[in-house]
Amino acid sequence: MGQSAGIPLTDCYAAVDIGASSGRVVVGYLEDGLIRLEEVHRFDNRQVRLNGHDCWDLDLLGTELLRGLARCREAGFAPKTVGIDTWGVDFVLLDADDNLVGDAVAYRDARTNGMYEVADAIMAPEELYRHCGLQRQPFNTIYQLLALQREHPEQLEAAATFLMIPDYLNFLLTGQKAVEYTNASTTGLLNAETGAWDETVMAAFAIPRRLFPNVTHAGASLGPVLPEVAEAIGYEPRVVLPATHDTGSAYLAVPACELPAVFLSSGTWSLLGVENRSPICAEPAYRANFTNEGGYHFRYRFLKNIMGLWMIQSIRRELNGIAYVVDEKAIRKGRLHQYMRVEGLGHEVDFPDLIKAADEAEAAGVTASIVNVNDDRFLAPDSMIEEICAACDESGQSVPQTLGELMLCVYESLVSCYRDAVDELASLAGHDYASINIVGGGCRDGHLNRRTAEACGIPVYAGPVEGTALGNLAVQMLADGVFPHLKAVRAAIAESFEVTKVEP
Ligand SMILES: C[C@H](O)[C@H](O)[C@@H](O)C(=O)CO
Repeated sequence: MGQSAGIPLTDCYAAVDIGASSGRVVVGYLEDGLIRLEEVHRFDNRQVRLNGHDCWDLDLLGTELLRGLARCREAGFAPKTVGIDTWGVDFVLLDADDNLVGDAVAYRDARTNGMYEVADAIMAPEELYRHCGLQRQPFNTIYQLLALQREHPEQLEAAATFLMIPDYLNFLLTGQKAVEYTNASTTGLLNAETGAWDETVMAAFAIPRRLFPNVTHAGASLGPVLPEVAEAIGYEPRVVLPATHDTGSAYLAVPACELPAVFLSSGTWSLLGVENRSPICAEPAYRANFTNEGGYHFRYRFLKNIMGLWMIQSIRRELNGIAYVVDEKAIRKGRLHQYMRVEGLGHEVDFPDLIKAADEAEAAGVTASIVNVNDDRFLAPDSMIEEICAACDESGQSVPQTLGELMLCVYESLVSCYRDAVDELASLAGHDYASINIVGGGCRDGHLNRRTAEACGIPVYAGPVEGTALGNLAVQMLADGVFPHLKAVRAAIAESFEVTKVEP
């Protein structure tokens, strides 16, 4: 739609939305009061094995970022502003000359094994939670930094600046170094109440405060892209900070039908929770292991990170013999899983094939075994299929023998975790919830939507699919004065996109 007599549409915005498995560039604009989206670029993200660790491929990310922004122009758009969001917790270090120090180690890498013990000897986890309000997960930035202190203290010595992944991509575009608040809140180093770096925590863990630029907020402009970037992409947008943590962007796009609503951002992770106006760092929230991630304009996402579609994505990759980490010599190398080979498909196993297998097993009356999807054993197993089967075996349940039984086990395990999390939310809040609002790619999974509604006993509202990119665009539009406040953007999102109701 962007082109009109060869003149690009400039009243538009570009969201660069990069997840652990794929990235996309989506242009958004307003037409007759409705928000329109056009995806102009998509690429597969990947990890590479470097210096003994699973790392993000920063060259790939930088190349695809520029390629995606150039594609906007080719599609007839010259966005006014660009915003980047990615997954949380991961970071890079730059030296005094702004060169990278070390690699961008990815959060599923095993380097944080044993770091709970190291951290707990310094500060009790409940005390850390009182400061930062973050769900305890092995990959939280604080544990990654402790691992780095032990393995490569010289890198911390040599470093001058800590930037998270979207901050680093913003730096490549503009030369500006800023750490954005929503993603910074996934580090375990930010004080949940004040929203500033927690110097008590940093001092206790000997993490040098000097590395951390002061926190900048969503909506701020980092200025125009560098001249060489403008030349490469064919226009000169400004870079505006969205909620750079993808979950922060996704929650902004939730239309919140039937209040009080539970939000679920469904992708590689299932991020299930509610939006609050203040953090909850008290004992019951700590015990239930809920997180208080920082949101747009001092909102807090009180949520639980649930293993999510990662398990299904891993099964699919494994069945197709696709490596997750790119390195011929890596131990964790994808292979065609003979045991559950899907015969006669004539194409690679795709998500609809997996959903169909689950549907058929359900129709055949299979009783699903249930595993704890949040067990760390499922974070980065050599074989997801074997790990699930082993967990069933160890807990004395029947071990899945067919793909259908395996898929039914994953679905049943996921939705029982959703149900527990919704129950915990209700008991912490002292009231029930009326609906679950699912955004993100996972809301296309009809099997999961139906089982979620059944397990939780409340309606599911599924959509919009492009939650994260939409939330990213929402902040850019707010920053440009297209909408007066978040409530107005959410109303426009509800008007513009299809949301499907699934009754329990
Ligand atoms: C590490 C996870 O990716 C992070 O906690 C999660 O919130 C996310 O970013 C999902 O994409």
